[in-house]
Amino acid sequence: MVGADGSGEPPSLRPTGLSGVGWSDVCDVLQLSTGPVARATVADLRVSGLTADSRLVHPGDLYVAAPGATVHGADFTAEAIDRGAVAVLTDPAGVDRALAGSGSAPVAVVDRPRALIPALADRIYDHPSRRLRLFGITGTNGKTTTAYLLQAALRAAGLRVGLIGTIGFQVDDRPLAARRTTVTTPEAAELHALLAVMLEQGADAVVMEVSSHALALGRVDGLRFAVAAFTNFGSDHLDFHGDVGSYFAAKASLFTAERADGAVISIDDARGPELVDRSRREGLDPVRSVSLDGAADYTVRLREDAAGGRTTVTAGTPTADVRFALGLPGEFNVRNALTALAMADLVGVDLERAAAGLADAVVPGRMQRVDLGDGAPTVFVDFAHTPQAVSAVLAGLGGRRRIVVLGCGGDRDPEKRGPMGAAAAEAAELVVVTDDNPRSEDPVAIRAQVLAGARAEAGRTDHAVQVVDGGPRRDAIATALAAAGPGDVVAVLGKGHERGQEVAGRVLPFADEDAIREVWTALHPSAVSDRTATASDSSERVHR
Ligand SMILES: CC(=O)N[C@H]1[C@@H](OP(=O)(O)OP(=O)(O)OC[C@H]2O[C@@H](n3ccc(=O)[nH]c3=O)[C@H](O)[C@@H]2O)O[C@H](CO)[C@@H](O)[C@@H]1O[C@H](C)C(=O)N[C@@H](C)C(=O)N[C@H](CCC(=O)O)C(=O)O
Ligand SMILES: Nc1ncnc2c1ncn2[C@@H]1O[C@H](COP(=O)(O)OP(=O)(O)OP(=O)(O)O)[C@@H](O)[C@H]1O
Ligand SMILES: N[C@H](CCC[C@H](N)C(=O)O)C(=O)O
Repeated sequence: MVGADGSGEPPSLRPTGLSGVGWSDVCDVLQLSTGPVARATVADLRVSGLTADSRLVHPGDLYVAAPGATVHGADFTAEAIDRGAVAVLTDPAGVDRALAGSGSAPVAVVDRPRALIPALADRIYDHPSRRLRLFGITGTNGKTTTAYLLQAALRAAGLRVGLIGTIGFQVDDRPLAARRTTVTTPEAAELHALLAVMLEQGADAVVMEVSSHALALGRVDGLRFAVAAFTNFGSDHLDFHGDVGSYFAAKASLFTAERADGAVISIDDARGPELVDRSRREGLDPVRSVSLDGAADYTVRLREDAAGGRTTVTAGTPTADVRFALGLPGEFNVRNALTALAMADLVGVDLERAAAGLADAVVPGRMQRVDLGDGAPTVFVDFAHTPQAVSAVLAGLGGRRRIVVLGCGGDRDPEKRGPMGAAAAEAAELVVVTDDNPRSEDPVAIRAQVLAGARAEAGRTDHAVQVVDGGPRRDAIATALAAAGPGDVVAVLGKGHERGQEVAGRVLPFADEDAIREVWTALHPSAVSDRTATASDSSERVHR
């Protein structure tokens, strides 16, 4: 199938084995008698899917023409019909425009069409969420990592596991082809279709990242999670939520007895204990706590660090101690692993088997080592894009000298820019400020905000810090690598797994890992040719 953008990938994933529902079923969910349906030739009408995005319509769909923050979906009715939509659902404000574009398709009108999408999708796709064990993970940082760890644990315990999150969709290790947006948690219509696809592919469980946007915009409404988990809370997304209280309230809304059968909450975060209390008041039971160093249901009794960032952990659980190995470096990843282990434990899988699965879990673009060979500095790519994440990554990184390359995304929370610069300066000896995804903003102006935070902190630290404006990303990486000697650590932060850089509405190809290798080759051509003679393909080891 050719995607809406002309690419070879499907615009969104759909189950293949379902026959859809009749119009009377749709009206049932809408609680319409078939009443306000315009031009109704509906007797034989079957609806096989739905979407609120005209660009994602499949033939046989109900197109939900709903208002958004910038435009009204009714403006795209004709496009939806051209792609094969067989019916339209809109609100009173959209009805004239929907009728103008709908041809002979029926148009139903309700006050809040978007709010009905979860119930419609559940019916049209034959209630997929009821037949899957759902695990939802929220928090400012750590959702993707914890999701990968939990997936690995559940698979080791014998389950077939779907994964939905920032990096993409997969069942077990197999990626499901779908044109991706930047969205972490898909819209409700696409999400239910995806669950139905995963069910068709044999999944027993689905591990899902649940963003605060998803909670605020109702993308996970109608789903019931076997376990909901909270990793931490930090500075992000205030551009969308407005203030810290609303941002936290969005995350906390996952922790109710209606949405989840149980919860796992990290109490190392200042907001954790508050969320534990709040969840209990909401009637959630059980609520289990995780902490690296406090009294908690899941904690670390013994931690043994080995070379290369590997760790062996003896974890205390409510029933017995469990020992596991972890390949992901960083103390925060021990916490992520403990959270994943607690989530698996809550549904009663074999804990020893689940724990064994954590050992080889890798997450693309998170604490990912880029091996440049003997004598080179230790180089990491990581997705840290909040002040807390920058601090967490740099804490305990070691090295003779720490060099950080980082910037901040445009059209995203400007409040975090200075603090991210400061977090880098607090822990590093050289901070090279650069561009992330400038999007519609002026990259020089974003860099100035990051630089101001870094320079202010550099004036306060008790160690010497050099802060430089590294310019565009490739140049900044070159500055960092040219300055790095053997024994130094270079952390390139913010873009992790991303393979493009969004500048002024265009996504240009850019991957940190590739740029690092190319720049290193240019700086040290002889070292690299020596290395290719002895190592077959280092990138294979990095990606696994
Ligand atoms: C703030 C936010 O989440 N906005 C989402 C919202 O946009 P909107 O309300 O502005 O919609 P709009 O552009 O006015 O369009 C109105 C309606 O017309 C439809 N439309 C619009 C254009 C068109 O050609 N055809 C069409 O049908 C839209 O699908 C929509 O239903 O509805 C759109 C359609 O569903 C989403 O694409 C859009 O997410 C955009 C892609 C986005 O960037 N979201 C990010 C910020 C996001 O959700 N991030 C979170 C957090 C990640 C993290 O934790 O770091 C995530 O879960 O990824
Ligand atoms: N538990 C944690 N505490 C603090 N920082 C963390 C934690 N886990 C991961 N990080 C840092 O945050 C970065 C992003 O991690 P991850 O992708 O797992 O989070 P996320 O919540 O999925 O982020 P996003 O929502 O933006 O996709 C990591 O690269 C790491 O730097
Ligand atoms: N899901 C996050 C990712 C940010 C990654 C960073 N590279 C940036 O572009 O700011 C967001 O959309 O805010």
